[in-house]
Formats: sequence, C-alpha cells, structure tokens
Amino acid sequence: MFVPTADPVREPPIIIVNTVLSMLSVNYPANKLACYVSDDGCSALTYFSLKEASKFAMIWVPFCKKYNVRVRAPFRYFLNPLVSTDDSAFRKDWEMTKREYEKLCRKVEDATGDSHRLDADDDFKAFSNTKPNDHSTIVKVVWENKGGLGDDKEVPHLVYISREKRPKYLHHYKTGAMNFLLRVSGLMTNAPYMLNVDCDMYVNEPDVVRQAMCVFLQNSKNSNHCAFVQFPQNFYDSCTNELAVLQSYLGRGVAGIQGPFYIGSGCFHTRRVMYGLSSDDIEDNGNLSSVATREFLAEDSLVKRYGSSKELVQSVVDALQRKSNPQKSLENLIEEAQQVGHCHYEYQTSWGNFGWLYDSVAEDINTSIGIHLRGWTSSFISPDPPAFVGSTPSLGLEAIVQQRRWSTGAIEVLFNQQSPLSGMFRRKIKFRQRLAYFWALMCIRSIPELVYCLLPAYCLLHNSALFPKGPCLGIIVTLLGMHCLYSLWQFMRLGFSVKSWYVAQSIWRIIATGSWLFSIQDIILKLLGISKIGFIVAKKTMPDKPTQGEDDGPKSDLRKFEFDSSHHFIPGTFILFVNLAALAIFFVGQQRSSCSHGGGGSGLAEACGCILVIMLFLPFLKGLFEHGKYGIPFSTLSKAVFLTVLFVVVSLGI
Ligand SMILES: O=c1ccn([C@@H]2O[C@H](COP(=O)(O)OP(=O)(O)O[C@H]3O[C@H](CO)[C@@H](O)[C@H](O)[C@H]3O)[C@@H](O)[C@H]2O)c(=O)[nH]1
Ligand SMILES: [Mn+2]
Repeated sequence: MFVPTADPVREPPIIIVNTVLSMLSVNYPANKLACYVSDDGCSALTYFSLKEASKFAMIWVPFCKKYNVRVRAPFRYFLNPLVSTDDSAFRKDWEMTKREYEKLCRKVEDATGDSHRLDADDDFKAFSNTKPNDHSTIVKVVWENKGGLGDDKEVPHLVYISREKRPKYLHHYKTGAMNFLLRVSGLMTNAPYMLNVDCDMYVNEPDVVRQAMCVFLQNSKNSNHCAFVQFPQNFYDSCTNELAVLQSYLGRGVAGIQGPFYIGSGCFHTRRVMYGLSSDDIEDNGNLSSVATREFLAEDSLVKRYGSSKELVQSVVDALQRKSNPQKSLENLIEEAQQVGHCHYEYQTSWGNFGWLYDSVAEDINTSIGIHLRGWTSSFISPDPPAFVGSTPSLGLEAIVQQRRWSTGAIEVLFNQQSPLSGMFRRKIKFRQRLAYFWALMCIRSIPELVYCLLPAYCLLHNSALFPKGPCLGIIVTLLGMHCLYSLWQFMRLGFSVKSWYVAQSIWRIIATGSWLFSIQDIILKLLGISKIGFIVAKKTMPDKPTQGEDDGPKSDLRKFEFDSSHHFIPGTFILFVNLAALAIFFVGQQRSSCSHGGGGSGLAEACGCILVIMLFLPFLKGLFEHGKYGIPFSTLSKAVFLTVLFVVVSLGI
C-alpha cells in the first residue's frame, strides 16, 4: 500500500495519519500487508506523526476489527457522536479510543507548532539541515509487524521513505516517488499487488482489498490479463459534481472497451505489469513465456533495466516468476533501500519507461496509456458507499491550477513515447480505447470555447448576424436544447439535481477558459524549451463537522467561488464584461433607433447568446458585488476592463 506526500503545509500530516490508519485497518490478513509512505517534503513532522500514528494503530486496528467499524479513518468516524447503545463495553472502548485519537491529534498539532523540539531526538537526526529539494535518502521502519498477536490485533508494517533529492537532478515529482516506492517495497516485502492512494484518500470500505483481489484472482481465462483495478475518486468536501458524473460515464464507458484509465489514486496494480511485462509475455498458466524469459531475465538486461542493486534485481526476478518471498527482517534491508533511493540510481536504467512513466505531470494518464498499449486490460469497481474518499481543492484558484496541471499533463502525453497518436499502428491497444484516450485532448477545446463565449457579443457589437433567421434558427435551438436535455438526463440519472447540472456547465466553461487556456501556453513554452512544467500540490483540508452532503448527496454551490489577483481570473472577467457591454450597447442602440434597423444585422438571438454566456459565468457576476476572497480584486477588474474596451472598439470598428 503506497501513500505519497510532498508538502507538510499543503498536506497536513494529520490527514496522512488518517489515510494511513484507514489502510492499516482494512479487512485483510495483516501479515500480508505493508504500508509505505513516501515523503517528498522530507519532513521530520510527517515522520513524527507516523510514529505516533503507529502507536495509536495498536488501539485503532483491534477496535475497528472487533466492532466491524465501517469508516476506518478516525477523523471521519469520530465526527459522528456515539449513538446510544446498551453495549457498555463498546461505549467504554469507543470513549477510550476517541480519547487516544484526540491525544494523537494534539501531539501532532503541538509538534507542528514547535518542530524544533524534534531536533533533540536522535531518531530525527537524519532530518537536520535538510531541505525538501536537497537531502539524502531516508528510510525508517516505523513499525515492523513480527506477528504473534492474532489476526485481529496485528498491525501491518509501516515504513517511511524519502528519496534523495539534489537540485541538479530531475526528480520527476510524484512519478519519481512512485518508482522509489515500487523499488523499496520490492526489496522489503515484494507483494504481487500494490494499492496506491493520494495522501488524502482514505479507505472508506474496509473490504476494498478483497474486492480488488476478487477481480485479480477470479477464475476467468482473462484473469492474468487484468493489469490494474481502478476505483473512482470521491470527495468529502466537493461543492460540485461534474467530476463524479465524468468518472461515472467515462469510467464505465471505457471499462467496456479495454478497461478504465488509471486515475492516480484508488488503484491496485500488478507488480509484474509495472516491471514492464506485456500481455503476451505471459502464458495461459501465468508463467513467463520463453521469449519474455530471455528478454527480461538475462543478467545484463536485468541490471540495465532495474539498476545495480543485486537485492532489488533478485526481488524483480522473484516477482516476475511469481515466487513467494521468504519473510525478511525489514531493519536489515534499510541500507539496500537507501541505495535504490539515490538520485543517480536510475541513471542509465529504464526506470520511467516502465513502472510509473516519466515525461508527463499527469503520470496517471501517461502510465495508463503505457499499460493499455502493452495489451493489458483493466477493471473498474465502483462500490456504494465509495471505496476511497478524499479532499478536493476549494472552488477558485486551487481548483483552476489543479485543472491546468491535469490538462497540461494530458497534452504532454500526446508528445511523448506513449502518445495515442504515435501508437496508432501498434495493435495491442484496441482502436476504440485509443480514441477514448483522445479525451486527453480536451483542453484544446479552450480556444473554440473562448471564441464561442465572445462571438455573440462581437456580433451584437458589430451588428452582424451570428445565427440564421427564420426556421433555420429553430434547428440551432433544437440542437442546443437536445444537447442540454441529454446532459441534464445524465446528471439526473445519477441522482443529481437540475441545479447541480447547471453548476457543472458553469464550472466546465470557467475551467475551459481559465485553466485549459493556460495549459496550451504551458505546452508551447515547454516545446520551445523556455520553461519546464512543475507539479503544484493541491491543498488539502479536513472537515471538523460532518458535511451536509454525506447522506443526501453532495451539494452543488457556486457561492463559494473564491477569487484573487491571479491572471487565471482575467479571461472569465473579460468574457463577462464583454457580454455585459455588448448587451448594454445593444439595448441602448435598440431604444434609440428602433425603427432604423433592418432585419440583416444582429438581434434578439445574439442577445440571448450573451445572456446565456453571462449565466454560465455567474460566479464572476457575483464576484463583482462580493468583498474579500469571494470578490474579484481591483487589479483583475482593471485588466479585464482594459481588454474589454479594446474588444469593444475593435468590434464596433471605431
Ligand atoms: O512532487 C510530488 C508531488 C505530488 N506528490 C503526491 O501526489 C499526490 C497527488 O497530488 P495532488 O496534489 O493531490 O494532486 P491531485 O490533482 O489532487 O491528484 C490527481 O492528479 C495527479 C496528476 O496530476 C495524480 O497524480 C493524482 O493521483 C490524482 O489524484 C499527493 O499525495 C502528493 O503528495 C508527490 O508525492 N510528490
Ligand atoms: Mn488530491
């Protein structure tokens, strides 16, 4: 089980602690599980929090198993008060466990306020004088499960790792961290299946490991060809539902072709596949084919591919040949694990061509295409209640920057080795699956979307017709109506409201013109070699009271849209102003010379177009009248006004 984290400020350790606790307590034999936390932030605080969490786990895990607790992230479980129960033993245990959890929270909080006191402890020496981007590898066995406690009391291994970073070396952000996790876990426990989650995505279904294993091990003739099992991502703090709808339709749709995309979190991978095998490298009985044996197991090819660590190479051979591992003492493997975390370890190896694939900031979609190109299938499981739940950025800059990263990463995939374009003639991926991956091109839509948002206004100002008149207008209105009804039906079929559909339409337009537009700039600058693309970690928060949406479906709410002086808000404000200006000029002109205009120019249809655009950019309209973080700041307003004046002048042809 892998949990990557990168920044103790944007990803508060207590969130990671909860994710880890939820994983340690899943319903599965504890001696077959191990949890690895990779910390790209190289934070003593994170390590401290995990140490404390491992102590609390000795209470939490038996408690969850004894009472068959459903939600095993303590912050979530203790949000609800104890319902009156006659079982006084349960009440006592509940209260004691809650007290211990609160103690844990306090310890983490105190350490966050005063991290210097950790320096005094010898165990934290490795963290002194380190910077997140300049430090050597740290590997710490937080808890080693030596067995003997009985199944319901045992707590799986917990290992903290932080790979070496030096300013001169590329570290590939999360992707590099995932490959390090793959290597260290290979060395230490070498399980054939691996679950990875983002650090905020706690396990919400204790049987999730069994569910995934059912798919891997089911007795169908294709069982060996399922490379990964993907669960959808759900969020406890989301104000909108557009991602849930997208995942539901896209996820299930693609699942019917070759399998769902890997979406970065809530996914179980097969270790052998991550080591680079193709589907035809495996025979019907699951063994390596003779060609694959020659290709993968030759001594020099092993070192070239996987690096110089003998222990690691041996573990790869074992994994490829499906040999079970003798239990080893984790403490004895620390040195070897540190070696495979050196910056230069991957130098002249093929890491990044297998494992999690490099060259895209959206490593999920990139790795996903790589696996499907090698002929593997994947499976989608979407249980109710959801198996994984996490935090999503608040509506505003955080969400816009996240979407920008996703779409930039998706376009990056088009220009690298895994591109669905260059793989056009490779037969191992199904044609329709390849087409589905072109969904990655979505951000190119930003340019036509921007044009569509401006066209009605331009036509009104320029007094030229955008829409045909007479019965032909009926065709356009019918098409638009059908499209709206269809997407509305998609929402309602999943139990979402009309309002939630409207909010989603609005959010998609804002993303298209606020995030995707800038991704195109990112890609152009990257292709010209002017700048590189980085990974800005999304900010995570934890609720302190149950969210309203928990039982009656998440709420859709645009009122919480936050603004600041970022340039990401200029296009939206500009679009709003242009449409407002066009409407105002149109109505003023209409009143002044209602008799002088003939039927050739723009008219009510174009005005309706403007109104529609304004409705879609409603958060911006509201932002004009709000103050503080919900209001659009003056600097953004003035830039947008300047652009609007230019646009109006050009359109009017003055
Ligand atoms: O240098 C880095 C940057 C990020 N992360 C971790 O990567 C995970 C995902 O980062 P987050 O900021 O939460 O990104 P999201 O946009 O919320 O994540 C989605 O999009 C990412 C790709 O852009 C995928 O990697 C994620 O799995 C997917 O859930 C988190 O656990 C981070 O700690 C690292 O370990 N190292
Ligand atoms: Mn996230």
